Amino acid sequence: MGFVQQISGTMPAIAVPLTAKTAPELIAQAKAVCASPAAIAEWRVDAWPDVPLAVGQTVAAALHAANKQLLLTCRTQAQGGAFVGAVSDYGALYRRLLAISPDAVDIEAHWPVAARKALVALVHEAGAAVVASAHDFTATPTLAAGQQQLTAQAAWADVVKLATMPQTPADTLTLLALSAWAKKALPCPAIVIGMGALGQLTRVATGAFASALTFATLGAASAPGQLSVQAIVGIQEG
Ligand SMILES: O=C1C[C@@](O)(C(=O)O)C[C@@H](O)[C@@H]1O
Repeated sequence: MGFVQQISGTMPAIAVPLTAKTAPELIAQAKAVCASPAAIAEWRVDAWPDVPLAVGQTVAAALHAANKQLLLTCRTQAQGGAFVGAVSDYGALYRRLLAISPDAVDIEAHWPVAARKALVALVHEAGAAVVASAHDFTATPTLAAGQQQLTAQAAWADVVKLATMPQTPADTLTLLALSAWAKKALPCPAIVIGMGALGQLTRVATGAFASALTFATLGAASAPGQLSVQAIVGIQEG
Protein backbone atom coordinates (compact mmCIF):
# COMPACT_ATOMS: atom_id res chain seq x y z
CA MET A 1 0.00 0.00 0.00
CA GLY A 2 1.30 3.46 -0.85
CA PHE A 3 1.62 6.24 1.69
CA VAL A 4 -1.33 8.24 0.35
CA GLN A 5 -3.59 5.21 0.50
CA GLN A 6 -2.31 4.38 3.99
CA ILE A 7 -3.50 7.73 5.31
CA SER A 8 -6.77 7.76 3.38
CA GLY A 9 -8.72 5.47 5.71
CA THR A 10 -11.65 6.48 7.88
CA MET A 11 -9.48 6.69 11.04
CA PRO A 12 -6.39 8.88 11.24
CA ALA A 13 -3.25 6.82 10.57
CA ILE A 14 -0.85 6.86 13.52
CA ALA A 15 2.72 8.09 12.99
CA VAL A 16 5.42 7.81 15.65
CA PRO A 17 8.39 10.17 15.54
CA LEU A 18 11.93 8.73 15.60
CA THR A 19 14.10 11.36 17.23
CA ALA A 20 17.27 9.55 18.31
CA LYS A 21 20.80 10.81 17.70
CA THR A 22 22.64 7.49 18.00
CA ALA A 23 22.36 4.26 16.01
CA PRO A 24 21.38 1.95 18.91
CA GLU A 25 18.66 4.36 20.09
CA LEU A 26 17.37 5.00 16.60
CA ILE A 27 17.16 1.31 15.76
CA ALA A 28 15.45 0.63 19.10
CA GLN A 29 12.88 3.36 18.32
CA ALA A 30 12.24 1.84 14.87
CA LYS A 31 11.81 -1.64 16.37
CA ALA A 32 9.34 -0.24 18.90
CA VAL A 33 7.26 1.11 15.99
CA CYS A 34 7.43 -2.30 14.30
CA ALA A 35 5.97 -3.91 17.42
CA SER A 36 3.25 -1.25 17.80
CA PRO A 37 -0.13 -0.66 16.13
CA ALA A 38 1.24 2.51 14.45
CA ALA A 39 1.33 2.32 10.64
CA ILE A 40 4.03 4.93 10.09
CA ALA A 41 7.37 6.03 11.53
CA GLU A 42 8.28 9.66 11.00
CA TRP A 43 12.06 9.82 11.07
CA ARG A 44 13.01 13.33 12.18
CA VAL A 45 16.38 13.48 10.46
CA ASP A 46 16.91 17.05 11.68
CA ALA A 47 17.76 15.43 15.02
CA TRP A 48 20.76 13.71 13.41
CA PRO A 49 21.49 15.18 9.95
CA ASP A 50 24.87 13.49 9.50
CA VAL A 51 23.51 10.03 10.26
CA PRO A 52 25.47 7.39 8.31
CA LEU A 53 23.52 6.05 5.33
CA ALA A 54 24.00 2.48 6.57
CA VAL A 55 22.09 3.32 9.76
CA GLY A 56 19.28 4.79 7.69
CA GLN A 57 19.23 1.65 5.59
CA THR A 58 18.92 -0.53 8.70
CA VAL A 59 16.04 1.59 9.99
CA ALA A 60 14.20 1.53 6.66
CA ALA A 61 14.70 -2.23 6.22
CA ALA A 62 13.36 -2.96 9.72
CA LEU A 63 10.28 -0.82 9.14
CA HIS A 64 9.55 -2.18 5.69
CA ALA A 65 10.00 -5.79 6.85
CA ALA A 66 7.27 -5.11 9.42
CA ASN A 67 5.03 -3.48 6.80
CA LYS A 68 5.41 -0.02 8.32
CA GLN A 69 5.79 3.12 6.25
CA LEU A 70 8.66 5.56 6.55
CA LEU A 71 8.05 9.30 6.40
CA LEU A 72 11.29 11.28 6.23
CA THR A 73 11.15 14.73 7.83
CA CYS A 74 13.83 17.37 8.14
CA ARG A 75 12.26 20.08 10.27
CA THR A 76 13.93 23.49 10.22
CA GLN A 77 14.47 25.49 13.39
CA ALA A 78 11.98 28.17 12.32
CA GLN A 79 9.29 25.49 11.96
CA GLY A 80 9.96 23.85 15.33
CA GLY A 81 12.84 21.49 14.50
CA ALA A 82 16.60 21.43 14.84
CA PHE A 83 17.82 21.89 11.26
CA VAL A 84 19.77 25.04 10.52
CA GLY A 85 20.98 25.57 6.98
CA ALA A 86 20.24 26.81 3.49
CA VAL A 87 17.75 25.12 1.20
CA SER A 88 20.74 23.58 -0.63
CA ASP A 89 21.82 21.83 2.62
CA TYR A 90 18.23 20.72 3.25
CA GLY A 91 18.01 19.35 -0.29
CA ALA A 92 21.40 17.62 -0.01
CA LEU A 93 20.32 15.81 3.15
CA TYR A 94 17.17 14.52 1.47
CA ARG A 95 19.06 13.61 -1.72
CA ARG A 96 21.41 11.44 0.33
CA LEU A 97 18.62 9.76 2.30
CA LEU A 98 16.36 9.05 -0.68
CA ALA A 99 18.65 6.05 -1.16
CA ILE A 100 16.90 4.33 1.76
CA SER A 101 13.55 4.37 -0.13
CA PRO A 102 11.27 6.37 2.17
CA ASP A 103 7.56 6.11 1.42
CA ALA A 104 7.04 9.84 1.85
CA VAL A 105 9.10 12.99 2.36
CA ASP A 106 8.04 16.15 4.21
CA ILE A 107 8.85 19.34 2.33
CA GLU A 108 8.32 22.67 4.07
CA ALA A 109 6.13 24.99 2.05
CA HIS A 110 8.06 28.19 2.76
CA TRP A 111 11.08 27.38 0.56
CA PRO A 112 11.57 29.37 -2.66
CA VAL A 113 9.47 27.89 -5.47
CA ALA A 114 12.33 26.81 -7.75
CA ALA A 115 14.19 24.95 -4.98
CA ARG A 116 10.97 23.37 -3.79
CA LYS A 117 10.02 22.21 -7.29
CA ALA A 118 13.42 20.58 -7.78
CA LEU A 119 13.02 18.75 -4.49
CA VAL A 120 9.49 17.60 -5.30
CA ALA A 121 10.73 16.20 -8.63
CA LEU A 122 13.55 14.37 -6.89
CA VAL A 123 11.22 12.82 -4.31
CA HIS A 124 8.76 11.74 -6.99
CA GLU A 125 11.55 10.24 -9.10
CA ALA A 126 12.46 8.17 -6.05
CA GLY A 127 8.87 6.89 -5.94
CA ALA A 128 7.96 8.60 -2.66
CA ALA A 129 4.98 10.82 -1.85
CA VAL A 130 5.43 14.51 -1.01
CA VAL A 131 3.92 15.96 2.16
CA ALA A 132 3.73 19.76 1.92
CA SER A 133 4.00 21.05 5.44
CA ALA A 134 3.64 24.34 7.28
CA HIS A 135 3.94 25.15 11.00
CA ASP A 136 3.01 28.23 12.96
CA PHE A 137 3.85 28.42 16.65
CA THR A 138 2.25 31.79 17.27
CA ALA A 139 -0.90 32.07 15.19
CA THR A 140 -3.69 30.00 13.65
CA PRO A 141 -5.04 31.32 10.34
CA THR A 142 -8.69 32.13 9.88
CA LEU A 143 -10.70 29.35 8.24
CA ALA A 144 -10.61 31.16 4.88
CA ALA A 145 -6.86 31.76 5.08
CA GLY A 146 -6.25 28.15 6.12
CA GLN A 147 -8.33 26.92 3.18
CA GLN A 148 -6.31 29.09 0.84
CA GLN A 149 -3.05 27.85 2.31
CA LEU A 150 -3.95 24.15 2.05
CA THR A 151 -5.32 24.62 -1.47
CA ALA A 152 -2.02 26.20 -2.52
CA GLN A 153 -0.04 23.34 -0.95
CA ALA A 154 -2.27 20.74 -2.64
CA ALA A 155 -1.26 22.14 -6.02
CA TRP A 156 2.25 20.70 -5.67
CA ALA A 157 2.03 17.87 -3.15
CA ASP A 158 0.38 14.49 -2.58
CA VAL A 159 -0.53 15.27 1.03
CA VAL A 160 -0.89 18.62 2.79
CA LYS A 161 -0.18 19.46 6.40
CA LEU A 162 -0.76 22.43 8.67
CA ALA A 163 0.24 22.44 12.34
CA THR A 164 -0.37 25.49 14.50
CA MET A 165 -0.27 26.27 18.20
CA PRO A 166 -3.82 27.33 19.14
CA GLN A 167 -3.88 30.29 21.51
CA THR A 168 -7.62 30.11 22.22
CA PRO A 169 -10.34 27.42 22.09
CA ALA A 170 -11.66 29.21 18.98
CA ASP A 171 -8.33 28.51 17.22
CA THR A 172 -8.80 24.79 17.89
CA LEU A 173 -12.32 24.93 16.48
CA THR A 174 -10.93 26.64 13.37
CA LEU A 175 -8.47 23.77 12.88
CA LEU A 176 -11.26 21.20 13.27
CA ALA A 177 -13.39 23.10 10.76
CA LEU A 178 -10.43 23.24 8.38
CA SER A 179 -9.96 19.49 8.70
CA ALA A 180 -13.65 18.83 7.99
CA TRP A 181 -13.53 21.18 4.99
CA ALA A 182 -10.35 19.57 3.62
CA LYS A 183 -11.90 16.11 3.66
CA LYS A 184 -14.61 17.27 1.29
CA ALA A 185 -12.88 19.95 -0.75
CA LEU A 186 -9.27 18.87 -1.33
CA PRO A 187 -8.12 16.30 -3.86
CA CYS A 188 -5.60 14.86 -1.38
CA PRO A 189 -5.39 13.85 2.29
CA ALA A 190 -4.87 16.69 4.77
CA ILE A 191 -3.07 16.52 8.12
CA VAL A 192 -4.34 19.30 10.37
CA ILE A 193 -2.87 19.49 13.85
CA GLY A 194 -3.13 21.74 16.86
CA MET A 195 -0.04 21.66 19.07
CA GLY A 196 0.02 22.14 22.83
CA ALA A 197 -2.71 21.27 25.32
CA LEU A 198 -5.34 23.35 23.50
CA GLY A 199 -4.73 21.44 20.28
CA GLN A 200 -5.11 17.93 21.65
CA LEU A 201 -8.66 17.65 20.40
CA THR A 202 -7.31 17.72 16.84
CA ARG A 203 -5.04 14.75 17.62
CA VAL A 204 -7.92 12.54 18.78
CA ALA A 205 -10.67 13.71 16.43
CA THR A 206 -12.27 11.00 14.29
CA GLY A 207 -15.09 10.98 11.75
CA ALA A 208 -15.87 14.24 9.95
CA PHE A 209 -13.16 16.16 11.85
CA ALA A 210 -10.40 13.57 11.53
CA SER A 211 -6.95 14.53 10.38
CA ALA A 212 -5.57 12.06 7.81
CA LEU A 213 -2.73 11.30 10.19
CA THR A 214 -2.05 11.87 13.88
CA PHE A 215 1.40 11.94 15.47
CA ALA A 216 1.67 9.94 18.69
CA THR A 217 4.51 8.75 20.88
CA LEU A 218 6.05 5.55 22.16
CA GLY A 219 8.39 7.61 24.33
CA ALA A 220 10.02 10.77 23.01
CA ALA A 221 7.66 13.41 21.61
CA SER A 222 8.56 15.59 18.63
CA ALA A 223 6.08 18.40 19.34
CA PRO A 224 4.09 19.71 22.32
CA GLY A 225 0.77 18.04 23.07
CA GLN A 226 1.41 14.68 21.41
CA LEU A 227 -0.42 11.81 23.11
CA SER A 228 0.75 8.21 23.45
CA VAL A 229 0.00 5.61 20.78
CA GLN A 230 -1.85 3.69 23.46
CA ALA A 231 -4.11 6.67 24.20
CA ILE A 232 -4.89 7.22 20.51
CA VAL A 233 -5.60 3.53 19.88
CA GLY A 234 -7.87 3.49 22.94
CA ILE A 235 -9.90 6.35 21.50
CA GLN A 236 -9.95 4.96 17.96
CA GLU A 237 -11.04 1.51 19.09
CA GLY A 238 -13.56 2.95 21.50
O1 LIG B 1 4.56 18.25 11.35
C1 LIG B 1 4.58 17.50 12.29
C2 LIG B 1 3.55 17.56 13.30
C3 LIG B 1 4.14 17.72 14.66
O2 LIG B 1 4.67 19.02 14.78
C4 LIG B 1 3.02 17.58 15.73
O3 LIG B 1 2.59 18.59 16.23
O4 LIG B 1 2.64 16.44 16.03
C5 LIG B 1 5.20 16.67 14.90
C6 LIG B 1 6.27 16.68 13.85
O5 LIG B 1 7.21 15.64 14.09
C7 LIG B 1 5.66 16.53 12.50
O6 LIG B 1 6.64 16.67 11.51
